[in-house]
Amino acid sequence: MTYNELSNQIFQKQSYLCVGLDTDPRKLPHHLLSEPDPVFAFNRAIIDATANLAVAYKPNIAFYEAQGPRGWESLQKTLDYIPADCFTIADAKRGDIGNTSGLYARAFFDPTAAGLNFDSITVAPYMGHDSVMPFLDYAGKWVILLALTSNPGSADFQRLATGDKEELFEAVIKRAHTWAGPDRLMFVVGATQADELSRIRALAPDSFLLVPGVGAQGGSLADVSRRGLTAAGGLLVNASRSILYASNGTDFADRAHDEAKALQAEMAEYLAVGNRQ
Ligand SMILES: O=c1ccn([C@@H]2O[C@H](COP(=O)(O)O)[C@@H](O)[C@H]2O)c(=O)[nH]1
Repeated sequence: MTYNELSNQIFQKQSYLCVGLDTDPRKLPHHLLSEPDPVFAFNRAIIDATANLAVAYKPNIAFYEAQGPRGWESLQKTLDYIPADCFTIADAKRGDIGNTSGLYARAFFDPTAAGLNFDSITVAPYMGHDSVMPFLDYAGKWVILLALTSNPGSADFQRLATGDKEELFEAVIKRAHTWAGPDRLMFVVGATQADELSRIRALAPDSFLLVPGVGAQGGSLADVSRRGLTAAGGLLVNASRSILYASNGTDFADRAHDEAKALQAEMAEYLAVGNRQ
């Protein structure tokens, strides 16, 4: 999906919601456990309930890897089920020396070589340009680089001073701009870091930002939207647990719909105002 196609989806659906498919088999509603593939049955119901409200889906790969070969099968079926008008994110946080990154890229971007066919992957920037470029070698695919993450430990390294009034996450954003433009590169910024969004927008005015951390982690959609929205939309705000596990009964998909609808309705208001600090 291109930059303009993603932006158009946001304005058509009046939403910049990304539904995180962090599907934990231990949290599935009991009645799904007799399904041949309970994880896929759950994801299919969540996708059916939210597809008109979301512009992106983000399976967190850990939840599937932890299930062994069955997990990869559930992931493949889920990816195939996501509607074509939705952007797909492999939240895998990969990155290694070049030849290894090349194989990670193949695993997530190249269905002709037994890989999956995601639109994008999250990548850790710590190993530098040669760990990131192999992902960018895949035309039309996106890299989403960790910049300022939502967790408390983000301060340990990401906020270290790297220059006069510059912190490491800012150096990452500046350097990454020399690798690819906003049409191929996004940044992860936690919703819990909304105070820093104005600074980040100054460095990356046109980039899409993937913003996890509303819902279960307590980030504010209002603050993120006020500081992060751009004329193209420019945000993908992720919620996982607050949508997936809104209920663990037979009504789980309806409750997931309600949670997603509440976020989408709020997003539509912010898009209408179009405000940005
Ligand atoms: O900084 C980051 C980067 C990634 N994540 C991931 O997003 C979801 C958030 O899940 P919630 O249940 O909505 O809290 C999850 O997959 C994380 O691994 C993040 O939270 N923060």
